[in-house]
Amino acid sequence: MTATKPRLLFATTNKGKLRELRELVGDAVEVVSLADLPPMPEPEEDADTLEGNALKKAREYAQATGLPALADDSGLFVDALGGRPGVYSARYAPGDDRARYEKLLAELAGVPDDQRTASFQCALALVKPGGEARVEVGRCDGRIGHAPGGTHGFGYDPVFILPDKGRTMAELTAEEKSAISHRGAAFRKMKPHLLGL
Ligand SMILES: O=c1nc[nH]c2c1ncn2[C@H]1C[C@H](O)[C@@H](COP(=O)(O)OP(=O)(O)OP(=O)(O)O)O1
Ligand SMILES: [Mg+2]
Repeated sequence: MTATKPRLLFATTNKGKLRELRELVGDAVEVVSLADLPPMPEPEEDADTLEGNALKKAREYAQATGLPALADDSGLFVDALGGRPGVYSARYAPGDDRARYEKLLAELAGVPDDQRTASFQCALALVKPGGEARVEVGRCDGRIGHAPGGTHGFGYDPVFILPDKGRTMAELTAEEKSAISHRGAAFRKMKPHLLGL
């Protein structure tokens, strides 16, 4: 006899996030991704906080599908840029991840190492079809390098250096990244609530 696992929609269009969330949740829940469902319009991310956008995405997808939905809104906050690109990290430059981190390196040209501090931040929102909602946040501190390094991960990982490890986030294995990442930290706070679905 196998008990029915709770079904959970990972409400993200980002394949990198989806991969990391799948590994974090393990086999405790049955994961449904947007690719398994008929296409639906992407929520507009017009809140001015990660928490606001994560909640908006989770609410809209839960309402559209009738499934409990977990959404992630995250970004890179660079101190020398007053916290930019922050909530707007996905829209910092048109094109792909590489275009965005290349623009960041160009914007930081000439900024000395001790002023290149930054943090990845993540808000995870869980919304049940009835509307009950929960948000958890996580953060990871580091420094922006001068050139990209590493091939793992996604987004700004190749230019984000972990001072304690002397490596970029893209040089870590998936397991190493999740152990220290903003997403891993938020997920570990959310996990008990996923098991209770
Ligand atoms: O672990 C990370 N490692 C590197 N970069 C990261 C990470 N986490 C977020 N980021 C960057 C990627 C993107 O430029 C922005 C998230 O934008 P965000 O709107 O939350 O995600 P998205 O539009 O790619 O997918 P979706 O909204 O469907 O979940 O921050
Ligand atoms: Mg987005």
